[in-house]
Amino acid sequence: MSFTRQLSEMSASELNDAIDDTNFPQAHILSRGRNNSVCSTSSTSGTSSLADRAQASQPEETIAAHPGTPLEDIVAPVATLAGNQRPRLILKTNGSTPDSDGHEKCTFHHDLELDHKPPTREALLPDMARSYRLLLGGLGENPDRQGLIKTPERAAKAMLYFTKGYDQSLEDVLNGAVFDEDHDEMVVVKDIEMFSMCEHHLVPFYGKVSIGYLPCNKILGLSKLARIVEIFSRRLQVQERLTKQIAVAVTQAVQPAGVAVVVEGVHMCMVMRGVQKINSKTVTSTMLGVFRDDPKTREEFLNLVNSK
Ligand SMILES: Nc1nc2c(ncn2[C@@H]2O[C@H](COP(=O)(O)OP(=O)(O)OP(=O)(O)O)[C@@H](O)[C@H]2O)c(=O)[nH]1
Ligand SMILES: [Zn+2]
Repeated sequence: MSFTRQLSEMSASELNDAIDDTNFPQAHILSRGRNNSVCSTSSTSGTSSLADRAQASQPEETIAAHPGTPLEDIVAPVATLAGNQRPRLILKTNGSTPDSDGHEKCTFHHDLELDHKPPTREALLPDMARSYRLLLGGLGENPDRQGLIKTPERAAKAMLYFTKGYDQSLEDVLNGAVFDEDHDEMVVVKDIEMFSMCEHHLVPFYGKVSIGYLPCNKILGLSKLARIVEIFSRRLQVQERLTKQIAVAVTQAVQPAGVAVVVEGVHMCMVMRGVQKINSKTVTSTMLGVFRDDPKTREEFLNLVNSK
């Protein structure tokens, strides 16, 4: 199945229903990483061999191991490729169609319709600025005092920037940087900075993302992993959904044997207000394919993520 065909076959409502917050499988609790983004590749010697991984990720076992878990409604391993022992993960579709206008009901929905590209949001600036002006009034401020005259427009532009991921589609961001390559060892890009907006309080959460995948004869331009993080972090989010969306997008881009994503976030809604736990960190992970089914592969990824 070609990449373009997969995009056109995806149903946003199907994906969103299957990967919603209530159905999300248990997140793994992990130890802390570090500050700067580092790209690593790893060989399998001494840890999980190619044969081990292939054995651990037979299609039947993968499906049977997690009956009813929603991510398997979305990604599934397909038959072994010629000359490659590892089943490749793809996004599943059931042929259902999107809404008649091709979009969900809300204007900028947060689902997994990865190719969704709304009409220009610049047109929303005047309405947003008017809302911020009302907000200033609501705070008891005088929106016409000198320092605040341009604030509604500035704030509207800033909010548009914080949510610019709604304007990006996976296909545009990838820009064709998917390369045929006979490489079947783990690729990890770690400590990718992330800034997002908590959808419950409209305040930031920020942190870092580590992504690993096991290629099946296709590799992704390295910067594209960081760009995928941008698409989904620059939206109103919860950290759990952000983690899943990144994993699903990487799956869609290169149909690897597995994808692993770990996100470590600091939520300002828990720091500046509310429980005010200034040192708390939230760690979420999504493990797909061989990373979910083979403890050695998962361990190899976590060792790379946690190494200096
Ligand atoms: N699971 C999850 N929860 C989040 C995220 N960001 C914020 N929240 C939580 O959303 C919840 C909203 O709870 P409410 O009780 O409705 O709101 P609240 O009164 O402001 O809650 P407090 O933050 O406890 O003061 C809080 O528990 C937040 O910590 C996230 O990314 N994931
Ligand atoms: Zn919040």
